Amino acid sequence: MTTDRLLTPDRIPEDQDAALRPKTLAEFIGQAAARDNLRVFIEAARGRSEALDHVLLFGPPGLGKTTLAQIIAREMGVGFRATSGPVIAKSGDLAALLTNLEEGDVLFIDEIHRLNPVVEEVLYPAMEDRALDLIIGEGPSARSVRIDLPAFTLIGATTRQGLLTTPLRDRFGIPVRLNFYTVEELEAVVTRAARLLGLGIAADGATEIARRARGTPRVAGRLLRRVRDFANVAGQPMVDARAADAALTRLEVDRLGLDAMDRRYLMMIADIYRGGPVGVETLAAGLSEPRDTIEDVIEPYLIQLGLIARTARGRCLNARGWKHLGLNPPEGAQEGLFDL
Ligand SMILES: Nc1ncnc2c1ncn2[C@@H]1O[C@H](COP(=O)(O)OP(=O)(O)OP(=O)(O)O)[C@@H](O)[C@H]1O
Repeated sequence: MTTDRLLTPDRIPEDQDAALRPKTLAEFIGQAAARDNLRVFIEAARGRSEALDHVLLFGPPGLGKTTLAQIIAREMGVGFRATSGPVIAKSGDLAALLTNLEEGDVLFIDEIHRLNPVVEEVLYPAMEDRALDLIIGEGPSARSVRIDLPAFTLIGATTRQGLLTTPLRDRFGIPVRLNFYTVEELEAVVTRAARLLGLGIAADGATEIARRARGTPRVAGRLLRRVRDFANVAGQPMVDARAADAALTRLEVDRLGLDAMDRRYLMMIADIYRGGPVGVETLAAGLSEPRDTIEDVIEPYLIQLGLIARTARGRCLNARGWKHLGLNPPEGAQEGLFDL
């Protein structure tokens, strides 16, 4: 296991621990605005005995989009089917999924921005009119047949709302943005997960993990598991701040929650491009990482911390970014936006 892998919000099998997933809106920690709005929309739809309007969940990976989609289905008291954009290769695959839905069901499409455009066309009438337009036959004898679908709720998930085509985005009645979690919210996530894992954790231990979890519950859960490994092997019954700090330092997760890849990214802008601006493609090539990983995984958190800025001319290191690297910013380096 590398440290890069430890902090990536990409899903790995141990994250799928169903026991840890909150099952109701009340159990879901943080995202208060999203939660409160969803509670109203769910109650209203249930009151009218209708399917919930289509929901688009967007935000960086690991913030609980899949978890929230499952909760919505459960709170609506309907079935849940999950798939993802790249998996639906042909319109026929989507047609099969849609025709197998029961009245009111939730169809969850993760990475919905990666749908093939031909498949996406099939989705429009399905979302708008709850109908499928199928072409039967070929050439001059081809004809279109319309099949009615049960009332269903499509829940799409994507890392950035802007990745969707406008016609698709416009068909979601309920857009929900998920934001990075605060340290207090992540403390609650860590404490809850520790309780479910049967691990003793002191309040300062939970704070230490929360502070270094990149605002992301999935990362918090993963750090907690690794800290638990160190505590188990050391025979410590209780994880406190010292134990958490020692474990996370060994894993090269620094006090802001940055890992080796984040530091390489910052160092590249500082060292080679004298603080920027530098284009994302250049950084992606230099780091041998796909551009998507840079934009969806690495940068959002560094921007949130005020270490870098995304400008029209490229990425720049803020004064705070220089400081975090232990370097002096050159004259005129951008000021960060947030106080740490
Ligand atoms: N708001 C939350 N409150 C409590 N626990 C949470 C919350 N969000 C996520 N978790 C916990 O974090 C774990 C990892 O999150 P998970 O990987 O399920 O996120 P996700 O829903 O797949 O994220 P996304 O779909 O946004 O990438 C979950 O199993 C759950 O235990």
